[in-house]
Amino acid sequence: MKLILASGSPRRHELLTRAQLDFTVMSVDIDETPHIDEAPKAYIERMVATKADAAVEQINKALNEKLKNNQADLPESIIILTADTIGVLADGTTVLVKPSNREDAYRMWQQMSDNVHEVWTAVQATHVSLSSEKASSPNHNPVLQVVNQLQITERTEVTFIALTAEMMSNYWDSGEPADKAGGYGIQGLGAAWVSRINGSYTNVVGLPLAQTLALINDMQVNDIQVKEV
Ligand SMILES: Cc1cn([C@H]2C[C@H](O)[C@@H](COP(=O)(O)OP(=O)(O)OP(=O)(O)O)O2)c(=O)[nH]c1=O
Repeated sequence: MKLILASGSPRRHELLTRAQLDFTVMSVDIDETPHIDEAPKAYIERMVATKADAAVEQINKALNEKLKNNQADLPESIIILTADTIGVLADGTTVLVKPSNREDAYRMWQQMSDNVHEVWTAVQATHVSLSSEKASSPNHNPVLQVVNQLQITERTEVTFIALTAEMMSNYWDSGEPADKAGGYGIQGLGAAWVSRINGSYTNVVGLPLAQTLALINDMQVNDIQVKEV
C-alpha cells in the first residue's frame, strides 16, 4: 500500500512528516475559484473531491506510461490524501481563500480585525486500487479505480487583534500572506495577529494531523500503520 499526499503545500508536507509515515508527494493544479454564493461546506467538499479526481487522473496517466513500457512495479493499492483550507467569517457564509492581491488581502483583514473567524480544513482520503482485469486489457486504460473515499472537515475558531493600516501594509510586504487562505500564516509572522484559538492548531496551518491519522485508520487499510508516538 502506497500513501500519496496530493498537495503542493509545504506546510502539509511538513505536518504529515511529523507522523513518521512513509508517503510520497505530488502536486495537483485545479481551479479553486468559489462559485457565486457557494456555501463554505459545499465549496470545501468540492475542492478536496476535485483535487482527488485530478490526482487519480494524473496517477492513471503515469501508470499507463509504465504499462506501455512494460514496467512491472505497479502499486496494487494507493491511498491519496487531499486537503483544502479556507477562512469563514463570523456571518458563517463568507469564504476567505488566498488573496488575489494587496487590496483583496486588506479587504479580508478589515473584516477579520478585532473579530472572530473560523478556519476550516477538509481532508479526503481516497483508496484506489489496480484493476487487474483492465490492466491486462489491450488498451490499458484506465488502470486505477476508486474503492472507497472518506472526507472530514475540521473547524477552528481564531480571534484577531485590532489591525492598523500600518500592520497590514508591513505584513503584505513580508510576502507571507499571498499563498495562504485568509491571507495569513499562524505558523509565521501572522501569529502576532492571533490573540486566541479554540480548536486544532494544525488544522489552521492546513492539515488537522490527529484527525487525518484517524481518517487513514478509518479506511481500514491494515498495512499503513499509524505509529503511536
Ligand atoms: C489560515 C492559514 C492557512 N495556511 C495555508 C494552508 C494552505 O496551504 C493554504 C490554503 O490553500 P489550499 O488551497 O488549501 O492549499 P494549497 O493551494 O496551498 O495546496 P494544495 O491545494 O496543493 O494542497 O493556506 C497556512 O499556511 N497558515 C494559516 O494560518
